[in-house]
Amino acid sequence: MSDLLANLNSPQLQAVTLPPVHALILAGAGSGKTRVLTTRIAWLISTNQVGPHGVLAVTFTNKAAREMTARLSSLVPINVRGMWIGTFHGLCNRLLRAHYREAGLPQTFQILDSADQLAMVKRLLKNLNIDDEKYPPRELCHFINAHKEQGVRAAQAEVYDHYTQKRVDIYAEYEAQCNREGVCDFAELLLRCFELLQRNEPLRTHYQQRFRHILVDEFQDTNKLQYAWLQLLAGGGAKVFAVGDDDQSIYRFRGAEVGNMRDFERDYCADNIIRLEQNYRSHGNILAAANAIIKNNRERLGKNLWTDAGDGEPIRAFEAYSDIDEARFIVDEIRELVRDGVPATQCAILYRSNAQSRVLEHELFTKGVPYKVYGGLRFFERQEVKHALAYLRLLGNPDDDTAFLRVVNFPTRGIGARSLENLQATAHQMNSSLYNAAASLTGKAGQTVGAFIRLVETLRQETEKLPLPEIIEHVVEKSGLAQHYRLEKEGQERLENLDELINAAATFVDDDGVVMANAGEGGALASFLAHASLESGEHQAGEGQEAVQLMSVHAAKGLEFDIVFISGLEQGLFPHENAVSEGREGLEEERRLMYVAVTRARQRLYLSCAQTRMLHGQTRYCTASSFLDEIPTELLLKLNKKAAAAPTWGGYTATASSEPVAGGLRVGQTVEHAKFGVGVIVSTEGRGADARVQVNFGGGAGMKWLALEYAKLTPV
Ligand SMILES: Nc1ncnc2c1ncn2[C@@H]1O[C@H](COP(=O)(O)OP(=O)(O)OP(=O)(O)O)[C@@H](O)[C@H]1O
Ligand SMILES: [Mg+2]
Repeated sequence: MSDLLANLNSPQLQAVTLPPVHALILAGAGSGKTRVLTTRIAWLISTNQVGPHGVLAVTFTNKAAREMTARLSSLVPINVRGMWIGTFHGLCNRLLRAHYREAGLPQTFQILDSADQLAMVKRLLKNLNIDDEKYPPRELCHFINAHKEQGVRAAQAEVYDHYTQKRVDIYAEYEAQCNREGVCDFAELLLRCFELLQRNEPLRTHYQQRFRHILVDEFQDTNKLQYAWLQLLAGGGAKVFAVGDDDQSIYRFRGAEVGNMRDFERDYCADNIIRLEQNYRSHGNILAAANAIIKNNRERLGKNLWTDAGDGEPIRAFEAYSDIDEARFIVDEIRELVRDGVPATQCAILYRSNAQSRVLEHELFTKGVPYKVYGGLRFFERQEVKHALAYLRLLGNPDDDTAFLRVVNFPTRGIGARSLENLQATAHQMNSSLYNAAASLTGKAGQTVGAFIRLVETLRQETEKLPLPEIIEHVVEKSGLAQHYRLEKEGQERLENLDELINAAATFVDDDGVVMANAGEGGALASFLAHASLESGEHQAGEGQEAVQLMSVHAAKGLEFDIVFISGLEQGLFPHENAVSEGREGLEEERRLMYVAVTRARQRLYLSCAQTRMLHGQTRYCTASSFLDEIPTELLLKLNKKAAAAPTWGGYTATASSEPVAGGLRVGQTVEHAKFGVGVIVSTEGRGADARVQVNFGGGAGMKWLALEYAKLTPV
């Protein structure tokens, strides 16, 4: 026990060993909040104040939940599997699975991810003959989710004009459709769980009595519904231990309310507010940069962070010519670090927007550096994996229209768009699922769709008694998916991913620690599918391998790495233009995000930006982020200060940093083109006959991508 409490400073010790009371730990990044929370669970259990059964802990990501569970099992000799530690979504999913009937859901209910949700909204608009330009589907998804996150159903939504009325009508249709199909979107998991507990007294009492201690990490980012959910569960006298940092509140756009911290003090009469001020994570220069950035925000509860770790290294800043050049720089640095003995897993590349990962991934892949992407296009979101999952979903629940439409004609079975439109109209009239409506189709459509239905029925019968991995293998083969990708020119990787899906199923263990692979029952499939929807990429190929970590700044919250690269520090990207257009509040949120990013680093921090960037199919010309100016220059080491003739930008001067592509040309080189005149190469792509260069010809011709083979550039 004394071991457990060793290495805690005095406010940390105080927090960990508080008697059973409500408490709020308000403290800055890296001050040990998560450590305190985990240690408190261990302390409560090892002093017999509560059993593992009586603890509910909410973390922010699945990765964090796993880390917490691992840490806990090293602290106390208990079986941590089966403990209720997870994200809000994960915990609600678990509760709904256990009580699906009471929640009005089919046993095998599926989870719609955001892409599925968007597809469903589009489909609804079409069925209802609503103009999707007037009612953009993405906005509708946002509208629906925002309402759910406030705990508001369509029937209770406030209507103040005709336009809103229409949107609320669509929301209502969407709810009805989800119920018909037996599917839940992410926000629904929470809302439905909340309503279930609210409505069902015996169930509520059961959980209220069960959970004696509720602990919440990253409390600053809870939204109104999550707050209410916690309050409901704590209603039977449980003690709530919340930890958070107002400076790291980065989910305002999803309805998170920092005000929850103030409400908490009021609602729980929490007299125990403990502040932690010593930072144990980062070296002094990194912390000084973080403090310098965040102090520009006005709306703060105010905290001071200090460290006794020493200044450490300066912060490295690099300005690249292009996104490709930036990626090359980052990957070269990482290769050198790894050569020097830094574990690849201790190197993280962070970006503001998931779209940035493509170029980075490409460079890592080309140079043979193993990497792992968290968030963004996750393993389970890849096309081929989603196709396979859709077949599996149909086995469990034929009414799942989203899954139906995904694979009814994939691989192609000669089912045309017209037939599907007919089918959708019929289903709409009959108020039934597409699967059920298929029986009433006639003619050719009836035949082709009928064959598909028979295929699904056969698959269901054939796999009924099989263990999970074999179900998947069978479905991948017999559905024609495998053959389809075998014939595809670049199908190899997709086939590998399908194999990986089977592997994932073979090693799949559910929340209660049951190895599901051999449980030949419908439950195994359903819980595997739920896992696939909630999982954020941890099962990518190469599990357990040393790999560079790639993720958005949002996904990095709560994590730490020895070496951190923050890429794309450009005006409009980070701070993001959408947020900036909202005025000061938007900018302050971006600044908190920057604060989160900077404080992930333990020893070394790299900040980089590019002069040009391809984003969403367009080349953007960028200026350096204003956040760079907020860092005192004495903390910075500018890595490309020395060069002479290259263009300057935001106080930086660039050098030619990369290897020649072809014909001895390299980034930074001045060249002449017969038509466009003299320019500077800003980035390159491809090799040999495919090599392309991007040249800045200045005011006249501007920026141009040229194929080297044809463009005939002469070095000058
Ligand atoms: N008293 C301590 N002595 C030594 N190391 C500590 C101490 N407290 C925390 N640490 C270490 O400092 C690092 C940061 O701790 P932790 O992740 O708990 O901080 P946090 O406040 O949760 O940060 P964030 O705000 O980023 O979530 C961890 O590596 C942790 O093990
Ligand atoms: Mg933390």
